[in-house]
Amino acid sequence: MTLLEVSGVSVTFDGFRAINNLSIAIGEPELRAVIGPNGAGKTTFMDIVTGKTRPDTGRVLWGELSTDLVKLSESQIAKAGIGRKFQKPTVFEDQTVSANLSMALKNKRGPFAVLSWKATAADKARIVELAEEVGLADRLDHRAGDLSHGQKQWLEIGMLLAQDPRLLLVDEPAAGMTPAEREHTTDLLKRAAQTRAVVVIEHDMEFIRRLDCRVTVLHEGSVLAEGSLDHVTKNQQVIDVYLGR
Ligand SMILES: Nc1ncnc2c1ncn2[C@@H]1O[C@H](COP(=O)(O)OP(=O)(O)OP(=O)(O)O)[C@@H](O)[C@H]1O
Repeated sequence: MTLLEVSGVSVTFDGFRAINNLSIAIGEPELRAVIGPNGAGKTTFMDIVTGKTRPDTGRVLWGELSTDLVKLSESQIAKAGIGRKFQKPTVFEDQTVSANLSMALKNKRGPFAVLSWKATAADKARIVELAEEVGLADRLDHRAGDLSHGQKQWLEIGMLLAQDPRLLLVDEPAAGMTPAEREHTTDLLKRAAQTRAVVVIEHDMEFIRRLDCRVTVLHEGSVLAEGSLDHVTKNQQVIDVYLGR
């Protein structure tokens, strides 16, 4: 099933067309990588999906009812089931891993639940499950601030998963990670994408190869090529504008 359908979207910043008649469809479940040269519009694409940037034209259709996200606020879009992981981890450094995950579960219930919230046995089990899912089961009582850069990224992914998004947008997860952390991160994203849509922006080709998924190449705000990594890396235009540089 198509979960997200970006259709004919354009955005102009001060006369510069950053996104140019862009159309992309993402299935559920699906893992998709988005690559392309600097300034191709990758981040702006995510900004449009999350409602941070409003397109000048085009539609962003979501879910069974084909709701146009362009008409919703950022918080309505988040509530509809779209989670976003930015490049820098934003975990609560002074809190434990467990407390961070617990706060993310609370958030899911909305502002009133936060006031009266007590961790039920089910919540505690869910926290352990999330920690296992992202590979931090043996770090539950550690301060988040004491984690490695990669571990903080996993914690934040765990916090996003706590909110059960149908679509998870992830911006350059491999940046600053060790090779072992990268490997763990690809495994984690592949697992997360078994039951939901996950879209990953990344420059690291080795990382993309490990993701082993459909790849969309953006260039000048449009889709230049799409398909398997082998397919798009053979495309002469892709080589000219991105790989060959
Ligand atoms: N708020 C803004 N105001 C003006 N120009 C912008 C704004 N946001 C993005 N741009 C421009 O739009 C183009 C696309 O930017 P975007 O950040 O989406 O590219 P990208 O593919 O994510 O690049 P990178 O790989 O460097 O992160 C760039 O030329 C950028 O300078």
